[in-house]
Amino acid sequence: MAPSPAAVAAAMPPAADPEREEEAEQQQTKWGAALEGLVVGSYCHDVLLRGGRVVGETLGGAAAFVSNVLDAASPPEASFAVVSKVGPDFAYASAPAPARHPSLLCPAPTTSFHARFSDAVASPAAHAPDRQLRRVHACDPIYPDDLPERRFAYGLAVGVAGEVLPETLERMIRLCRAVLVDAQALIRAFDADGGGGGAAVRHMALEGTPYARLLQRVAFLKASSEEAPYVGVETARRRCCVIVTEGRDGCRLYWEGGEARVAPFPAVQVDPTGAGDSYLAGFAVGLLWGLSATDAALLGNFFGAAAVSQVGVPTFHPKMLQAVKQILEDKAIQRSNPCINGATFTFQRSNMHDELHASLAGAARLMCELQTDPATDNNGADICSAQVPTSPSSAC
Ligand SMILES: Nc1ncnc2c1ncn2[C@@H]1O[C@H](COP(=O)(O)OP(=O)(O)OP(=O)(O)O)[C@@H](O)[C@H]1O
Ligand SMILES: O[C@H]1[C@H](O)[C@@H](O)[C@H](O)[C@@H](O)[C@H]1O
Repeated sequence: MAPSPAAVAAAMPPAADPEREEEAEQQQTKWGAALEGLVVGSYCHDVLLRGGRVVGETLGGAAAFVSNVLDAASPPEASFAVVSKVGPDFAYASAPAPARHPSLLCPAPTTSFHARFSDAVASPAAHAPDRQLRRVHACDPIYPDDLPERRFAYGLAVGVAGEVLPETLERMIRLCRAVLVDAQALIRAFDADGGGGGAAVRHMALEGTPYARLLQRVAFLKASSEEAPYVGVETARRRCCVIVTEGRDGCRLYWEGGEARVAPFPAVQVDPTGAGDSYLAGFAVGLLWGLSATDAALLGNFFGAAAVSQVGVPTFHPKMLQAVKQILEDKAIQRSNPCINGATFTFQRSNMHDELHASLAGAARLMCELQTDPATDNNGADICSAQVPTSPSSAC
């Protein structure tokens, strides 16, 4: 797929100041051809509650969901390192993602969240807030010195509890050719209160945070539709490409001079936790396979749908993964010169976008079938909503 000149967007991240330009040039050679990524954000404990009752206890943290997707679907030549912090109480050290990508151990307890799902019938609005979050423990922040002293092709800033400090994000930007950021790492505030235990999670305006000045050196900023008003899409899109995820409605991309809507995939939702994290990792995977941003967003939607189909960090069926990889092998493009390691990104959809959606929809159907296959143990009911789950045949 050779993008038309009109389809090739401006250099990302923009090298606005000469110092940055010079630095980028010096570093270009050091990045080399290796496709190594850097994931920064801590694993955590998630406790899911409904009607005052614990309905699930799982491994959480965007880094866990992200690692899971990157491990599953990155091209063979790509690898990544994770910088995460947990305490001595961490209960999931032997789960696949933390086992492959261990954390730094701190004396403080592991970050933990209580997610309180409404007992009411789920809202018909696709992007209504689905849960009240409280941060019960916070592990130590991740400091710039915690990051490895080498260059990376790309970085993912995926904090959940304010652990990615502004100076840490700045260091990521220096180390990584392209940085993708989850807005939740930047705009969460934690209001301690006497009752209920822990601190209620709320959002603050990105513009008022020390992260705002770094945006022009970020390649992609992802926000959920709930977070988008705090990000200020119209301002942010002038600095980087902004992606807004819209739950079961898919997502939209906004860049300076253009925007695109990307259609979702069907899913039988059992737990919405980690949809956004898995989306961002799927999107990065799409870029790694050489897709344009709008085409890569299809992979984001695909893995977002996969995440909501299971409780906690999902297990992908090998047949489904094989189908996805085959599609990417067939469709993906300039693997010898992937966009994520180059200086520019193509934003617009390619002429094979619809075909790619159709092929991935086939893999999504396979996922639904495998999920409801009595031979697999993934056929759970929706533990986080009183809504009767959509039947697999009608949802998929
Ligand atoms: N019910 C669903 N059906 C299909 N796809 C979904 C569904 N929910 C989420 N997705 C996919 O996952 C993406 C991210 O979901 P969402 O917008 O809910 O993120 P989020 O609110 O950040 O999630 P979380 O905070 O739970 O990780 C969506 O853009 C969509 O592609
Ligand atoms: O495990 C989850 C997940 O990473 C979500 O994206 C985040 O919003 C929650 O805070 C966390 O508990």
